[in-house]
Amino acid sequence: MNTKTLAFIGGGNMASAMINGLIEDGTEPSHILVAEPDETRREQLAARFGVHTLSDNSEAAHQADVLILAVKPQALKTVAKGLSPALQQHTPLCLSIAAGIRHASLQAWLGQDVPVIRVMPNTPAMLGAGASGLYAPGNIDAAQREVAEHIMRATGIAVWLEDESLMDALTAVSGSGPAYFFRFMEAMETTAQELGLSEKTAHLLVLQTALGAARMAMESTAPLKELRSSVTSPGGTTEAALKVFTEGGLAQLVQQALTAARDRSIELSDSLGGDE
Ligand SMILES: NC(=O)C1=CN([C@@H]2O[C@H](COP(=O)(O)OP(=O)(O)OC[C@H]3O[C@@H](n4cnc5c(N)ncnc54)[C@H](OP(=O)(O)O)[C@@H]3O)[C@@H](O)[C@H]2O)C=CC1
Ligand SMILES: O=C(O)[C@@H]1CCC=N1
Repeated sequence: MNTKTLAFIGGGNMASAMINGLIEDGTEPSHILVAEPDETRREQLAARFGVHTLSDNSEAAHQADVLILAVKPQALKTVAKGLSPALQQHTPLCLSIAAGIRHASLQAWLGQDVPVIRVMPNTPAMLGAGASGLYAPGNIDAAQREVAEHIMRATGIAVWLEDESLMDALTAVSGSGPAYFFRFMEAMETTAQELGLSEKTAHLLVLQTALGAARMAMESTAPLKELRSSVTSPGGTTEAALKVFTEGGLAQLVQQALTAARDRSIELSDSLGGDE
């Protein structure tokens, strides 16, 4: 259980997912602050989670042991530079969850003496089923790493990357990944209805099948290929479907899609980074 005061800067989708996961894991809502400019959103967050909300980012920083930067990458430079004076007076550990914003940029914007760790979570964090990547440079000590890892492990699994450039790949795989599975499930659901199943039945069957397949993959030591093979009877129905995927270039399409996400992360770094 987390006992530090965590302050989120930005109370949007990913912050809400993390807050939900942290509270489910036992973090007291009184240990969570959210700085968010939109009043309606502040009211929603307070009502849903019982967390303290405020509109002043610097005030949140003053009260924080750990500050989690959860605004869009496009807003981060202004937000980070705005926080910098407050961080010179009181210096919490800062975690940035923004896609593509490099550590050197964060360090320059927040202040050279501020401890900063990059984290890439994903939305299943809300259920404690998240997958997070973390990157910290050499000036971050073991105790600070432990704090960051402890927070992220409260929302799921956490892996450290030694090479910051791999954050772009990790973002493409697990950060964005839930959306790919939702898209695939959407397509299955639509087709199931076209093939005559009711909306409700199609939805239920697709979701339960996705859950069952993911659980089998998690709980089995067999490689994915073997699990696939165990469903695929020679000359049967699965083989007929998989043949269509192969002939349609599924593997290449997945490769292109993940590479596009990785490249977009690099583009964000190049276009939104910079040290001024
Ligand atoms: N969504 C996801 O699955 C994931 C997102 N991320 C990263 O998380 C970050 C947030 O993404 P997401 O939650 O999807 O985006 P959202 O737009 O849902 O959340 C961002 C929040 O920040 C608020 N905000 C805007 N300006 C400020 C400011 N000056 N000070 C404080 N808060 C501000 C926004 O308010 P308003 O709407 O009023 O502008 C909004 O509520 C991004 O950097 C993204 O790369 C990382 C992993 C996964
Ligand atoms: O789409 C995005 O840019 C963010 C980062 C990973 C998931 N959502």
